[in-house]
Amino acid sequence: MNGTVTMEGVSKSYGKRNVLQNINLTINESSIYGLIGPSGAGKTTLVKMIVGMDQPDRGSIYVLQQQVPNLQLLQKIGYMAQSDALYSELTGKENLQFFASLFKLKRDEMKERMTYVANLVNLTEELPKKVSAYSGGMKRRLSLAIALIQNPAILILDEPTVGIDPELRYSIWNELMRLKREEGKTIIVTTHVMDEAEKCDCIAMIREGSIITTGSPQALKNEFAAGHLDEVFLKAGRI
Ligand SMILES: Nc1ncnc2c1ncn2[C@@H]1O[C@H](COP(=O)(O)OP(=O)(O)OP(=O)(O)O)[C@@H](O)[C@H]1O
Repeated sequence: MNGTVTMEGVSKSYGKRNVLQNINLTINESSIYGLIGPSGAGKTTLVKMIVGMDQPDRGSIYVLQQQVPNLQLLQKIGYMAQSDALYSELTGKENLQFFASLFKLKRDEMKERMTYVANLVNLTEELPKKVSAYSGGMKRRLSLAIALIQNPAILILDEPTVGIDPELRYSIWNELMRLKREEGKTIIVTTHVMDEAEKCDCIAMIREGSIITTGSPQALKNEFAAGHLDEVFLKAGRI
């Protein structure tokens, strides 16, 4: 069992609906792994199971060689959900402080991390404001800052750049690539934006709860003789 995250034969149903079917994947350390697929494909369900928020009906999940769920893993995983889980009556700073306090950070480290994450998402000026006064994009940025607060080894981001303007999206992606390269982070991103998929080291294309193909963007384009990942998705889905 190699890899930072491994899924073996994972299936999940809600009632009669099979949401994930026999998912097998290995996500390597210090890489950006994209889960790509249309709305309803099962991406959120998949990442929630890696975080330990939901359990598979069948199969096993390992994170850092430990079987999920495991409370000790929570310190090592930063999770940004699709819908923002923020306290709207608190300020941005108070939200950051609250989430930071859930982790074992020393006082100086907490301060340092708060400055770093706020700066990263370009929210430093807005931190004294109540979250109820934030725009949708600002809430996404604060959620991303919170996912990074405890300096986790693994970062799981569910549609991180929805509602974020192109300039900030660009700088967030640059930072994700730096975190991988210089700090060895493992980053898992869900998206349906193919331009973002292009930036991943490896992607899994998911359709109706199954992985239809995996590989690096370039290898997939070669394999399917496709100019663009959209075309790969269409061709892989026909097999
Ligand atoms: N708790 C739940 N109870 C019942 N059905 C669920 C639940 N969570 C997800 N589903 C269903 O599972 C399927 C996959 O949902 P999921 O949110 O994982 O997809 P997704 O690929 O993340 O889509 P999106 O990009 O729109 O978020 C959908 O049909 C959804 O309605």
